[in-house]
Amino acid sequence: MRTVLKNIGQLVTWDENLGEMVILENQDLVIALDRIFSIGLSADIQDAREFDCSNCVVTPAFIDPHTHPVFADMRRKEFELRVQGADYQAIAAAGGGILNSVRSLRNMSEDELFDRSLPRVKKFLEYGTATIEAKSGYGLTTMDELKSLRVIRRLNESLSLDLIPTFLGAHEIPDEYRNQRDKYIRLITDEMIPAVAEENLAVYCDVFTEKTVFSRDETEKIFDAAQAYGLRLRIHADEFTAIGGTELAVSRHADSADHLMKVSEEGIRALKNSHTTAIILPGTTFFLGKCDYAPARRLWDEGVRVALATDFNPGSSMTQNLSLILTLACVYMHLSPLEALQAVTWHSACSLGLESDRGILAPGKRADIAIWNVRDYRDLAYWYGMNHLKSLFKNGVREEYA
Ligand SMILES: N=CN[C@@H](CCC(=O)O)C(=O)O
Ligand SMILES: [Zn+2]
Repeated sequence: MRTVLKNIGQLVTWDENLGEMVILENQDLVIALDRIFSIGLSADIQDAREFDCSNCVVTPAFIDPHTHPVFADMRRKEFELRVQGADYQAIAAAGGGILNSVRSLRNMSEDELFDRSLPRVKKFLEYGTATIEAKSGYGLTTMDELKSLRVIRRLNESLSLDLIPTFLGAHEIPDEYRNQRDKYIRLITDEMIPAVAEENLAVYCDVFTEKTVFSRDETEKIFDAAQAYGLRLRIHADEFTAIGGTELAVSRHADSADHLMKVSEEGIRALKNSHTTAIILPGTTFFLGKCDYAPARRLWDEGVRVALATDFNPGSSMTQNLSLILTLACVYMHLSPLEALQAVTWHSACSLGLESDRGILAPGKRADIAIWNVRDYRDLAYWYGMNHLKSLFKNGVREEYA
């Protein structure tokens, strides 16, 4: 049986043929199985399930291209310290931060980690997101990284949400290798990556390339191994210091360079006309109480493909709400509401190699569709801090809990 989304007030999507975002009014969208069948003014279809969308905005379901959803415990204490003035990197240098999450995850069984992560990732669906990229990176031993990636696989199998898995063994140097960095890098290249590939547990390999974490040269070594084992590349680049992570991403044909709060002129130049999407995380800048938002407006104007993500994680961005990220991108980075929507649909699909399948509302595309309880698409950013989701269709099926 087909489903018809009737009388859509505003349908907002990237139009591949026109090469621009379009806002269509008073349309019907027909779903057949897990695909969009047609968009237009449909004649009445016999035996179709109808869903009234008058006075609603309909968009492609959101795609969140940067998340860290598999962790054991919250880090509320660090949040409290930060609001009293402690610095995020100082907390990390004192053994907190990522290493705090590493300690708690190592003490948790795979089953318990799965049980903790499940309600967290369900929340993405409740906020209109149907696909997320999901990183490991709080294990930092072969066993604990595999455990995290197996949890991501089980979450993917248990929910309609699609999780695209990323191996992030290079998220931090664990305590036991603090004085033997080379040894840890060899563990990643010679043991972790082959094991991840053997079980086919990840699509991507990511590295936190930062002055206090992994250098450019170390990142290159990890990328060499990742590519040899068929993993595609993403990178945490130029978040706190510009050490050339963005340029490296482009030269290695990475699908994304993420953060970019401190991206250099060379980095911006490299991104232009490149394959690499700039993934901007304004929620992180906001939540860390910083003011140096990444230059998303400039990047966009220079012709760089800009996507937006929550960076959901227990330390630097504790939210699954991409609508809030739209607001931050508009207010602090001066993207227009329409550009911001393009960034969490079409551009994020491109950053994950999913552009032929989703991120757009057009016949033949996957029926991942968000229906919002607002009359104007701008309200998704303007009427902020809210969850305006009315319904989510994932693979053509209406989610029960949305
Ligand atoms: N910057 C590095 N990694 C995460 C933070 C992880 C954490 O604090 O737990 C990020 O993307 O913000
Ligand atoms: Zn991250």
